[in-house]
Amino acid sequence: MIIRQIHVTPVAFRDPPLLNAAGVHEPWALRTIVEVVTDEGLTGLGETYGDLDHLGKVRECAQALIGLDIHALNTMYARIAAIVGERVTDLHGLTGVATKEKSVDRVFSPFEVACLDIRGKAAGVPVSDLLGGKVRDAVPYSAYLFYKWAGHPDQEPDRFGAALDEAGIVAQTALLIKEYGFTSIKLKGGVFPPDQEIAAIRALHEAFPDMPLRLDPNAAWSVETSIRVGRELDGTLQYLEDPTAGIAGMAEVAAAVPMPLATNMCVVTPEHLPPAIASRAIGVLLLDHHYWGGLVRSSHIAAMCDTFGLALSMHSNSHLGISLAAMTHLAAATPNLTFACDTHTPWQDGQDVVLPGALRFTDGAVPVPTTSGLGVELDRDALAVMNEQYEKCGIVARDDTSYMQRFAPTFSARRPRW
Ligand SMILES: O=C([O-])C(=O)C[C@H](O)[C@@H](O)C(=O)[O-]
Ligand SMILES: [Mg+2]
Repeated sequence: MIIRQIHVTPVAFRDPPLLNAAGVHEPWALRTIVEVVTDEGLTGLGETYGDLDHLGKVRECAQALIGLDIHALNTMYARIAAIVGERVTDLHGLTGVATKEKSVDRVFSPFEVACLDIRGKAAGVPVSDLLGGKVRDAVPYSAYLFYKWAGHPDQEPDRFGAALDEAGIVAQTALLIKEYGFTSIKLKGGVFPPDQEIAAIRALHEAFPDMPLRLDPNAAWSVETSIRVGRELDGTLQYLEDPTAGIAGMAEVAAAVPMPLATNMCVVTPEHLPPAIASRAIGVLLLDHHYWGGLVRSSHIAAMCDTFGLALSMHSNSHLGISLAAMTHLAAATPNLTFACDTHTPWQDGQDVVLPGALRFTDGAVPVPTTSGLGVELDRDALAVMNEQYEKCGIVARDDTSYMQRFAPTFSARRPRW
């Protein structure tokens, strides 16, 4: 099965003004859709970030993979590593530091996912079977709450409305649970002073007493603040995610707070695992196949977490249905997935590049597709529309901070902030 063509298409879709420690989401979120086509006419799909530097590397690497067998993933990885060269950084910094290896893993990921999609189609089995077989029929996701403005400043309010205090956050949760049936909740913090976010967690605990809760301020707090908040939230959180920056800081906090710490910021590439495990900095790793080198490499990391007693959940960024399908297959075939995964799906609000029907939420979980490959099919009309949106939207890299500073010129994304 020889790769004959690879199509790389950047897309943009509408994104609400979601607040985080880096600033606020711009009106358009970017992704890149990768289609790998074989000599036998099979097509596989992958999805990755849309930032221009990354897109450039994906395009360059696509050229270098023509003629390769889709099973030759080690050769594919080596070719990509030779091209990526330097590390590619994000402007928002919400997924930790960039390293050379992480940059290679990020570029490799959509090609690997597309090759697994093809292998599944050729063998007539779902991708979860290629990852060891599913151990659950549906993958639970959490309600991912964000403080948000009612709408983008120059636009009409969106249907989610404002969420700038406890009442707004509780109302947002009720809406997401009503529409998706979620059974656990994550609040994106690092937006308001910690006492306000403590109040929001308490309000959620009171309104939804049976729901596991998590809070993620994306390292907006100092070690001291993290310890104070962690202690004040004793008994309310399933885990506290990235309260502070770096493995050393997280280890100090972990030793002093009652709940486990989770991360998608201080452990983001294999070389971070040994020091984090040795210093007991984290109890939960949030896997993300988009920067852990695709699905098979993520499975290996999951096995390592099992060996070293780390619990597992999954991180997400704004994404479309190809990513949701890939995450669902990986989570389905990961026996030690401990907690419901994150997803931004509700915020994409029905926009997608895949045809409807393959993925749905039932009681907060996505039933694992049982058809061959990823189980999703590209909607070519939607792809064309979203590519046109990309061309017109004027955004080439996610920059939550500059967008926030247009409306709040003194805003600083400096961390720790509190
Ligand atoms: O868990 C996380 O850190 C994230 O989900 C990172 C994302 O970029 C999130 O902060 C967002 O969408 O603003
Ligand atoms: Mg996080």
